[in-house]
Amino acid sequence: AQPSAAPPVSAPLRELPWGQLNFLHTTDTHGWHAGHLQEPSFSADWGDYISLAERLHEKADKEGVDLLLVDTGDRIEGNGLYDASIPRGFYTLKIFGEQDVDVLCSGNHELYKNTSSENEYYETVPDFLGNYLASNLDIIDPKTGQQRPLAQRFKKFTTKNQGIRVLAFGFLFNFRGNSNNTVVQRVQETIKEKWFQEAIRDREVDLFLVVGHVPLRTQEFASIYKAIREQQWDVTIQFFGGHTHIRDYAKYDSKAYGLESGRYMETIGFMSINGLPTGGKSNSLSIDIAAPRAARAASPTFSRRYIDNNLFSFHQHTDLNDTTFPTEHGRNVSSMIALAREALKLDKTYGCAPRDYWTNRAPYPSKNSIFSWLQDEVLPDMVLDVDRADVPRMVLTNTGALRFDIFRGPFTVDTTYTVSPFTSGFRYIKDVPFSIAKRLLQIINQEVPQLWPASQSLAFELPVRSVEASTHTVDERLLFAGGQMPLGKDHALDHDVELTPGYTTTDDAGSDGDDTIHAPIRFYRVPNALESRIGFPSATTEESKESADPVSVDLVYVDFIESYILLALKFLGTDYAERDTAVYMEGRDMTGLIAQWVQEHWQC
Ligand SMILES: Nc1ccn([C@@H]2O[C@H](COP(=O)(O)O)[C@@H](O)[C@H]2O)c(=O)n1
Repeated sequence: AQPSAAPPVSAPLRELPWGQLNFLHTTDTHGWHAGHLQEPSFSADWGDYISLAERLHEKADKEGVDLLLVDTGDRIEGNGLYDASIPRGFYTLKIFGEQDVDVLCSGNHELYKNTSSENEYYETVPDFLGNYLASNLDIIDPKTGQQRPLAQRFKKFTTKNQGIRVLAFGFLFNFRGNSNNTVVQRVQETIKEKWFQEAIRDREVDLFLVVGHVPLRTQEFASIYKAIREQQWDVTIQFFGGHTHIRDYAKYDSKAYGLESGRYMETIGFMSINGLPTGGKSNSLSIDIAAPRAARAASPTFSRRYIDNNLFSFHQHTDLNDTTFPTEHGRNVSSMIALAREALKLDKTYGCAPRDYWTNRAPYPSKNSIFSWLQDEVLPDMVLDVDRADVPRMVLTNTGALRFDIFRGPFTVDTTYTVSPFTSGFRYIKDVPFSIAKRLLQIINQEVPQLWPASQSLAFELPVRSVEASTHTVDERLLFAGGQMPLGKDHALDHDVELTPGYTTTDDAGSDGDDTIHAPIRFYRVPNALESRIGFPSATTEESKESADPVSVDLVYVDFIESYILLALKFLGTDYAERDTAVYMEGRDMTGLIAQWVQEHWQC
């Protein structure tokens, strides 16, 4: 872990359900390769994950079973370790490349900018040559101008110990927000292609492995599942998904399951399958983990675990300790991360937050909502273009622009990027009638279906993030519970200990998936967008409010949502188009505004 990371807290744990074939899964790590320095549950770093993988490989080899590592994309954008370097990703690409990942694919974030998809093409794909899969993703080669697959479309391999023949694909959901140097083919089209149709007819396969930056319960995965099942009704299929930042486990049929392993290096997913045929080895060293061999061939069994990313969990799952757990390689990568964080001055403090501000753990609006803070304090203080200073303005931003919580205490360079990693600037349309402008937010948040045909839905690009509505209310006493607690199997099962708050996931296999037994946390949904009204004439009474409304306003918005703003304006019967828009506050972006606001308002 990083030197300044919060030490992990002991907690009752569920064991890893080892099988014949085992997987470790990361997804949507978004540059959090240093781990969460302020959160004990997630404070392990990528170096610790390397040690974990190496220790579990040792165990797998000893027992003659297999272990594969999978990553399903969105490795970038969302943390100073990635976003603060020039060029972006200067350190994280190398840090990520230290892990021995068997199958990986791209997420949508790798494709927002030409530079980031070129990083994939020139660095990550070669680093993981043969393992990086791009089943429905092409790039325009910067040198030749030719469109070509970002990486190979699929791969076939045989596992080392068990001899399981695996055929793997790597997909991205039907993403449309990519820059102009990549081409994402709709999954439903890709599966009609000759290469795919031939691949799924291969009879020499024991397991289809579909990794994707795709949520588990989507048309994309449903189409791939159906296409494979049409050709092979009983071959086992294992999906690994991502994008929605949740822990999830889906059953498609008795031989097809999917796992999604959260976000931001909070979760290492563990998945195991027993009862797979081992066609790649005639006299395979088949370990009978759970069932007699004959029965295994007929019906595989599946298990999953969501490991909290901290050293307490890692030590327990490897039966090792502080001294025996870390490998030399793991330690070296932790040092690489520490040096990178130092070079980037990520711990430099801009100010100190007086309390916690939550993205989804407080209702919006409320005093603990990060969105209320942005709307009521930051934007009104900061959004002003000197050339338009006297004009009242309405500022709209997508809530997705703010990515993570602020914890009470030091607000650092790193925090700036965990909260607001994007480089989007502001644009505006001048002198929009207030009668029109005031209706926009409602339209964007209600997603009027006629306005957003399926392919253009905001829900697609601006999903409700990271939220699985919970019916539980968190016990406030437990919110900051820390310190040691008694540990033991009996305690764990009886819940006879004070539990730390954390993920309490319910999925298709029930509610015993999390490795750490936690007290539940309540998550709240937030709207797609919010609005600040700034420089409006002040009204003294309720009655005078309406007459004080301005006739027209400058309609200011973060540039990421321009196309939605223009669509919504069309829906309202206007004919505003791109030609009517212009830059507002040249050279400024949300990240910079937040950093400046914190420096000016939150002294330590
Ligand atoms: N320049 C950008 C890019 C993305 N966003 C927000 O992020 C969302 C996508 O992130 P996922 O981790 O969910 O893939 C996107 O829907 C936007 O909300 C942004 O604000 N600016």
